[in-house]
Amino acid sequence: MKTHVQSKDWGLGLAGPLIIAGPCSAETPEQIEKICLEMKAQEMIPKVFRAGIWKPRTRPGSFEGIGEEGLPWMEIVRHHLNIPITTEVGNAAHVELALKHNIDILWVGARTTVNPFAVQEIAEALRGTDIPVMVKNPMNPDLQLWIGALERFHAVGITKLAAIHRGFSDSYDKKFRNKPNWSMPIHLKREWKGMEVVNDPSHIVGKREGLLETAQRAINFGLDGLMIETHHNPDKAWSDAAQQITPAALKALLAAIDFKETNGVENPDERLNDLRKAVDHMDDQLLDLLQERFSIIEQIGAYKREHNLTVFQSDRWKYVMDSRTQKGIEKNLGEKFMKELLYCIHEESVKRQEKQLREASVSKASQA
Ligand SMILES: C=C(O[C@@H]1C=C(C(=O)O)C=C[C@H]1O)C(=O)O
Repeated sequence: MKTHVQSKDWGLGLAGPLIIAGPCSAETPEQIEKICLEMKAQEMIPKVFRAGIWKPRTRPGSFEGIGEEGLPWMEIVRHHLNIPITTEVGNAAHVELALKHNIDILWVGARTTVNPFAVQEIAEALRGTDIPVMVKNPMNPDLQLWIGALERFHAVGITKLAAIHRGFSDSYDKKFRNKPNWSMPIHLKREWKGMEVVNDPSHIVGKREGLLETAQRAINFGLDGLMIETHHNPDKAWSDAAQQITPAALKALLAAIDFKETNGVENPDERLNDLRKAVDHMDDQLLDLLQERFSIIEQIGAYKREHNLTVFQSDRWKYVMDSRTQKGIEKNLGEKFMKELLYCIHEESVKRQEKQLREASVSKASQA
């Protein structure tokens, strides 16, 4: 297991849910100051201040970030709020400048995470430093690519690591700017134990309405913090105006969230223990039933081999799918869940039968 350092031990005074807020882009020193003063006035000081300096935009012509000129403005944040600052880096030159201006935490954006060459270049530029790095998920829901990017930083000695779930590009989805995929951070946390995942509802939702719902879901799923774009005058923001909120709105949003205990229960009481024992028992029964089903599937496989039938039988499969899905819906199991479950079982069935056919043809060939 790869060892890494969690945010509470980054030496930046971070504890509890990682609340990161600040504008999409640094625009002017006045803008940075106004946001800081408004955060102060609202008593809404985040744990970390974010500000985009370099902005990867879909098409040229829109504001692509103020660039190097904006880095000294981060002193304004230090002066007023005295909290760590994070910005996005997309190449080695960005890294060099961010380090020169004492940025505390770097993040890698979704458009960079997709490209192993770019991630490697950034990682090489960080070799020998121990600055914390947060890696946003790639644009496409590819868990290995996300983990791979974290591994590239780990391999050059960056141990202070976290991930950010900002949703996935889906041009068919109308509800979200970037559709959330809640199983992805859970799989990431399962594969890399203790990896914190911050949620970025601003980029998931793409507008102000619905931020709370998405942020609450992230907390319910056990994510470790929130990165929310905050601007003193969101409508006038130079980038992502539709999704930014005021410090006052951020305060209200955070107050409305029901934060959960992510660390689980240290000493579960009798009630939870009994319920979990019941689940253990049922899972055993489910596994026994699955084992039995696959043993019958293999008997059908043997029959197919004797009668020269193909493994996949579309009429039978359609009947199995439709009848079980209907029954599942009646039992309140949900159509999507039923379909995914049945696809998964069917895939295993046909794999097993195909293996039987393959083995039969190998033994036939060796007898010939
Ligand atoms: C078991 C069979 O083989 C395949 C697997 C099925 C299943 O898992 O239920 C259904 C149809 C076939 O595609 C069969 O033909 O009955």
